[in-house]
Amino acid sequence: MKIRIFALAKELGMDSKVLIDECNQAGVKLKNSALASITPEERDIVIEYLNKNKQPSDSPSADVEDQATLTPQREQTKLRTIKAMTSRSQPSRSVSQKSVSKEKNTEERSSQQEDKPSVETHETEEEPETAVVEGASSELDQPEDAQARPDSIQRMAGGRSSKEDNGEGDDQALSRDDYVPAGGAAPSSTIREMKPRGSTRSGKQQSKAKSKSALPTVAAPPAYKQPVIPKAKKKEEKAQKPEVRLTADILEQKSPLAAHLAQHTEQKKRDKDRDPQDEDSKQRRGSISLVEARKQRREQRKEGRRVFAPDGTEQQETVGRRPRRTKRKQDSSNIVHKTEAEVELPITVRSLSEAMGRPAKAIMSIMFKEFGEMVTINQIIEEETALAVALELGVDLTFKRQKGIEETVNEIIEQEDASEDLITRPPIITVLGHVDHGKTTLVDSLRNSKVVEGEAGGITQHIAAYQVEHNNHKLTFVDTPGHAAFSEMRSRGANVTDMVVLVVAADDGVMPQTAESISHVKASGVPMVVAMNKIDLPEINEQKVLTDLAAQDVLPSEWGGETEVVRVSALNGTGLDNLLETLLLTAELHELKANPNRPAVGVCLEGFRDEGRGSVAWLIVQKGTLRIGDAVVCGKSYGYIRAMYDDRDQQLEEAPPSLPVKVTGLDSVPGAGDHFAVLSDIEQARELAEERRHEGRTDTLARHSGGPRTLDDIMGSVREGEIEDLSLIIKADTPGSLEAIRSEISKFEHPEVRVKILHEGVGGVNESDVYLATASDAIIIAFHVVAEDRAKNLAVQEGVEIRRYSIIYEVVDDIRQSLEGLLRPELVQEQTGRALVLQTFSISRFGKIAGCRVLNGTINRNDRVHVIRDQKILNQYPIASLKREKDDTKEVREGMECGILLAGFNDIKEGDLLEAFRINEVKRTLDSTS
Ligand SMILES: Nc1nc2c(ncn2[C@@H]2O[C@H](COP(=O)(O)OP(=O)(O)OP(=O)(O)O)[C@@H](O)[C@H]2O)c(=O)[nH]1
Repeated sequence: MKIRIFALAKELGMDSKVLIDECNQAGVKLKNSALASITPEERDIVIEYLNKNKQPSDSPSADVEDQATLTPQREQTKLRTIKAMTSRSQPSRSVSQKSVSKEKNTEERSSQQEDKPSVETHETEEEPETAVVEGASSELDQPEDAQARPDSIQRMAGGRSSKEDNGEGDDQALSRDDYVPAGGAAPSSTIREMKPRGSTRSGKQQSKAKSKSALPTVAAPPAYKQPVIPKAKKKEEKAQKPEVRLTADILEQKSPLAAHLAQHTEQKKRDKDRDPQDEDSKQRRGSISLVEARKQRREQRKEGRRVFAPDGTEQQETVGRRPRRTKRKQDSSNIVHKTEAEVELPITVRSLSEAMGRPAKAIMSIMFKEFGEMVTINQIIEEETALAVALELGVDLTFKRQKGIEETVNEIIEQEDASEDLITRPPIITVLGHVDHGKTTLVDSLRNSKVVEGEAGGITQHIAAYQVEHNNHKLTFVDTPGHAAFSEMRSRGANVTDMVVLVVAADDGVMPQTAESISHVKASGVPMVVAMNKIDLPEINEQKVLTDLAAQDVLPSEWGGETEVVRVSALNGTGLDNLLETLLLTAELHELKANPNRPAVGVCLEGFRDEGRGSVAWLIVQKGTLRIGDAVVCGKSYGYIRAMYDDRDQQLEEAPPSLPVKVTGLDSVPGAGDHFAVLSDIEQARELAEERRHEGRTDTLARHSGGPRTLDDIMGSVREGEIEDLSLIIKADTPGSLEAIRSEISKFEHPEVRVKILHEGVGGVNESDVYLATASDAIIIAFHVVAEDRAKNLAVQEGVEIRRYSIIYEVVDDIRQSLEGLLRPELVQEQTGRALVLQTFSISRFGKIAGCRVLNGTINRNDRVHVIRDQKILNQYPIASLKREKDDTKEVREGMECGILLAGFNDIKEGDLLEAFRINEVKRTLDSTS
């Protein structure tokens, strides 16, 4: 029966592999497998071999030597733990750790074993369980204890004989711990003591137990390396990869940073390659004194500094000192001294300097000397100041203003059309007159509609417009709530009216409002036709009406005047055709034309909010054609024209010139008198409307352009020659006062100026007077009367001056002064000095300079000069530059020499005579006619 090697190994307490080796050495050839089997005979041979070779000797050291020869040195040869062990606790780490040398240890141990063998046996029996655990642990953790082997071999060798001798049975089995590998005990330093947790055994006890061990001395085991168990890594979050995107510039090192880095690296390289002297000095720097360091620096400076050209190449700077920040010298060769310049608003010292080609310093110096103002180069200066400075420097300065949308729109509105584009358009007629004289009834009769019945209280509440047709000609009528509204519209520049129908009730004659209306019409300068209404009434007085009209300086044509008076009955429709005919004739006479083929412009007559349609505006087209979908700005409103209706609420697609239409689509309700214009871009319209809203303006054109409102203004504005008429509205307490004032004023006669009385009346100053004054740039004279509150407020609002007087001579004096102020001052030339040109110098940048001697008087910088050659005056020129030696001067006196540069004249010659003069303005009086 075959015996398996593993069974035999188990029986012998050996490792199967060890047993196989032993078998092979004993001459029993086996496969290197624990499953190999041998015969019982072979087993006996092996056991005999083992017994023979493992015969216990008296000398432990001899045992060790034998053992070393018996088995080759092997690592990690394991022996299985077999039941109870006799000396399993003997291997002591503490002892082995302390071991100095293998032999020494084994000697000690063997001597101890010899001394106290019984104690050891006794102790191991006391702790059988612990020993098993220890053995099991050691099997798992590490190779067999080095000291276990001698014991097991001893027992194995003693095999059966020891059993027989001691009388102990097979239960005294060997343990794995008893095995010592062939190489001997493992180095103590690498063996870890294994003990259960909470073990109460102290190291002392262990060493004590060890000292009692009777183990034989064995050869030192081969070096054993404790296997390093890699520590379980803490679970960390995966590191984020930074997102780095390299641009093409970076890759190509084109970026400024890359360039800088490249330069820096290059410089570093150079520094490295620098001559060793530098390095020495660097090393020495720490130790040298400050004085020495300064000396070195100076020397280095003398030698020259290393500088880098923009391309990165090194250059040797020849200048010893670090260049100081010097003031940038202007390249004077580029400066052109102009005599005429244009500067954009707002003006700064810099922009003025650049525009005139003069140094900013010169401007600042003039500002300081002339105005006592210290200004900086970027400071904004006023137009007047700039003009004064320019005058001082001999420059004719003009201002360039930037165009805003407002100006662009105004240009569109005011744009004149070519005569060939113009076609005849219907006249726009405004109906004026005293209350209840029948204006609305007349318009109503003309358009055959009963508008009158719908009015609240029978009084016209708002402006509305209608178009009527007569003999294939269209006429547009605008019904106004009165002449004040008419003037108000006019004062806002919304003068849409081509002619006026003045309604005078034949039974009533000219009433105060009729007179006011006449004044307004006269002031507006539009033609007027009188409709003598209510001729159907029995108690009418036509002659009285004509007389009243004549008294108002409205002379009827039947009395040889220019005003047509047409008799009508608005109620019955009598004379209406005649009236329409007269109006058409008048329109024809005035050739009313417009270009329909252009973006529409016109005026808003009225605006209101309709519940269904939103904001609705009554617009009247003056030029062009308004179409649905047009982008419109109207005052502060804007929008696309969504729908269009005529006066009968009929939808329209387009509105030609003079057609009044109701439109929808504007974002808000525009005001009466607001101009509208069609723009190509709704954004432009929106921008302009919002700009107006922001600035609180309605429409620049809607406001009057700002003529003089006060007598002082008139006097101030005289020099510009804008006004030649002094418009007055005179209100007095009595007709006598009016008469007296009129008589005094009429005495002022002058071919250049005159007094124009727009309106005169008895009573306080009312709103109508203010509107008239606003529309006509007139002054209101209130003699012994006051202004109504509303009129006073309106006057303040509109900037109209109401002058109150109680003495008639004061009125006359003020009017005289104002008239004299209107007279343009007389310009008188005053000769200041004469200079002879001795020599001329041509300087390319400036021109020809005349070197002169002043013969008499003085030559001033601001003078103009007559150039006289061969006793003939060539022309007159302003002085561009006046110098004494090399310095600019304001004045050169008789006998002195100077350099004169004339603006606009470069042909000065030696021998020319320069006659300097200044122009003085002499105020004129009404008595002077020159
Ligand atoms: N007999 C007669 N009465 C007329 C005539 N025209 C108007 N009336 C009447 O005069 C009154 C006033 O007429 P309106 O047309 O309202 O007068 P208005 O000038 O428009 O008045 P306001 O709107 O307040 O400015 C009405 O009662 C009309 O009927 C006319 O030709 N003959």
